Amino acid sequence: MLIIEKIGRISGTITVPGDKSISHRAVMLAAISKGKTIVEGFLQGQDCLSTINCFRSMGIDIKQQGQRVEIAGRGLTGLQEPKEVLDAGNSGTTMRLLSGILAGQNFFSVLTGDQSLRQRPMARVIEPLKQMGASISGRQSGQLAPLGISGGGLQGIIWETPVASAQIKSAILLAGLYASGKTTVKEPAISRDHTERMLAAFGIQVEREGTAVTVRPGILEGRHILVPGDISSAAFFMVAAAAKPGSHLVIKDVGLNPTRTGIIDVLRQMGADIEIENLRSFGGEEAGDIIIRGAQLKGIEMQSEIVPRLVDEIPVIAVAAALADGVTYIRGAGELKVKESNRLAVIVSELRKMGVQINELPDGLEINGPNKIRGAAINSYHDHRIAMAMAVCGLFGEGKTTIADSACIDISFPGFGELLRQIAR
Ligand SMILES: O=C(O)C1=C[C@@H](OP(=O)(O)O)[C@@H](O)[C@H](O)C1
Ligand SMILES: C=C(OP(=O)(O)O)C(=O)O
Repeated sequence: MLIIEKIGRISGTITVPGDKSISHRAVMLAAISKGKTIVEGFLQGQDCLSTINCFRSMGIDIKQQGQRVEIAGRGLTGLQEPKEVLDAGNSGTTMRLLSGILAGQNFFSVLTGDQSLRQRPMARVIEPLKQMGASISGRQSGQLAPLGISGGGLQGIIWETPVASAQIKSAILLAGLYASGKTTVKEPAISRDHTERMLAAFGIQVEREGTAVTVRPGILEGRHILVPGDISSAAFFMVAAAAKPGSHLVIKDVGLNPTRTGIIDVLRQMGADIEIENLRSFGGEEAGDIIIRGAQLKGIEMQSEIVPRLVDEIPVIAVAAALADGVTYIRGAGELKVKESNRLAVIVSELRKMGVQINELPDGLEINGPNKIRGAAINSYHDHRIAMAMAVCGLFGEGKTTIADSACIDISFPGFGELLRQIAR
């Protein structure tokens, strides 16, 4: 259990663990490329460890020593039929992206996950992969895991997805590596583009036209990958520092890919004092240092178009809104209902326990601030983002806040509690 008490301010210079999305992709692409890949800055979170375990079960030699991972790629067709069920644990990214790769394999595999992941929608990736020629079945007519996949013999498609989702897009593009002809995915707005960037870095031809991306089959070559810090992890400390007057926090080497930086735009719109320094390229991705000084934030109307650029940060943005002066509206966030928990419902129930005036909207939240926060006994619902967002709220509360089942934080951010203690004054 994590116990949080009210603090005076946030101060210090830190780094956060490696980007989760990039770490997953590094292992996946390395496994199906020719030759050795070395990854540095790899996120040792449970989700990314699930990805490593799945590839080990398919015969890939992966040596992991802390943040350094060495993968002996076996080429596009080098994966072996797994003897056991592949377990994606709590990780939607592992299950959906891996489905795309498995759709291209001439063998049978079964993919499962924990109780939360077995409730998350899979038809969104299964449908296009079936249309490409894979045989896939799952519970409830192919909507839920466990999934049974017999792949091979794929043809390229043009797929228009109604949801801006990097997981859907990536699953189809990865299957496209095994398909005849070209494969195009068009989304309503651009979701995080790490797959496209990394495919290009591994030597694959990737074309972008507006919100459409096209890949053609090709050969991937192993390489060296440096993973920047995860902006989604940095976001918890950004909000804590931005909302606490007197704070001064420097977060170094954070990934600043423009498809991920919505949190910076929203906090600035709320009146936060945020500067970026040392902006540079980090192996095909932008990175830099984020400097945050505390201020009184103000409520805003967050436009739905920005949601794909900050989808995992909405729980902690709700905390910023609870502390801000005035009303905040968050819209276009219906996807939060199908994450590790129903994040809209859970944010409302847990923030209310801490005295926050908050209502659930059909696809978002309405938060009235500023609120006098009180410590409370919080349930994380085994959702790492909820656990960490509520811990940040606890820093502003009178009395003690306890986060039950806080071990789930290790899913994306091992060491969160320790780092928080280091910068809390
Ligand atoms: O592709 C990825 O690495 C991710 C995509 C997002 O999910 P969706 O694609 O479902 O929006 C995000 O919520 C998740 O944490 C990571
Ligand atoms: C939604 C998330 O991850 P995933 O979909 O990979 O489980 C997350 O990390 O907030």
